[in-house]
Amino acid sequence: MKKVLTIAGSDSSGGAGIQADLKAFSAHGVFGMSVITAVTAQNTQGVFAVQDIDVAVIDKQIEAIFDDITVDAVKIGMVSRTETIKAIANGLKKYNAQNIVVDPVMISKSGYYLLQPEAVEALISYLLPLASVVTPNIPEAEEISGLKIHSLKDMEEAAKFIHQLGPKYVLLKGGHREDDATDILFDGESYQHLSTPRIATQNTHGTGCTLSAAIAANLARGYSAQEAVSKGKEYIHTAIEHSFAIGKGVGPVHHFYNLYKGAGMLNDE
Ligand SMILES: Nc1ncnc2c1ncn2[C@@H]1O[C@H](COP(=O)(O)OP(=O)(O)OP(=O)(O)O)[C@@H](O)[C@H]1O
Ligand SMILES: Cc1ncc(CO)c(N)n1
Repeated sequence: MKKVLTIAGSDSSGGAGIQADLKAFSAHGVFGMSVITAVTAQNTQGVFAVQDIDVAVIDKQIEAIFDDITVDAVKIGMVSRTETIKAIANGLKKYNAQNIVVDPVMISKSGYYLLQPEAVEALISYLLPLASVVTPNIPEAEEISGLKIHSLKDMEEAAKFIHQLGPKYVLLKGGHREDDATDILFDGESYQHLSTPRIATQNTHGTGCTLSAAIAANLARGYSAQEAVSKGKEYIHTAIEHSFAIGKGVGPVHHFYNLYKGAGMLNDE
């Protein structure tokens, strides 16, 4: 079985972060492992507190995994602060980790800073060069590139800018625009538009985490970056189609729709 690591923050409500990643890994038939960078107290309505994990403990989690187990792909999500970013970059370089997907998580849907503003530079200089695929949403791409994004053409320009910062592929996600959910994949030469109709739902908690975890799982399974991304896009689309309301706010996507469909359970939730 392929083994995939998520390096990310914990979401107590289970819709995003480490919890989303492990669910996506299971649904892809890969073995999920985790390095927890921060613990958040959050739910469908917002983020209420964050406790960063000591850098020494982050180092030890990375060491414990890589000293013992072969890691086929790594997904990086919430990294919180500069020291954490440096520890992750050093650890991944030390063990020559491959198939790294960086989701440059910055601000939660509810507006909470999951990456300290002063750590954006460190994310750019330490993590982007290690990435096989980086998956910014529109506000993150604007922050990284300094460009304003309105149109698909603007997305292409920003993807091109981000590509020269070092990642092999840039997947700029269009979830924050208004029409179809169009993401743009740039490999340094050509742009591929991946488009699905927009689903009318407010339950999109953890969409970005889920997509990047699915891409990492697909890379571990041996798919090319292009295939890993287009399969990931199909996965997130169906997971949003089957998303559901828990709590009073933005509900989570559904990772196990295939299993439930097979068992005739989708309507019993
Ligand atoms: N309502 C929707 N219908 C269909 N696809 C969507 C919808 N919202 C987002 N997507 C898709 O979901 C994926 C994640 O995109 P999005 O831009 O929402 O990520 P994100 O903002 O990083 O998510 P998060 O808030 O979890 O950080 C993309 O492929 C995007 O096109
Ligand atoms: C822990 C965590 N990571 C990522 C996100 C994505 O927005 C979130 N809400 N929480």
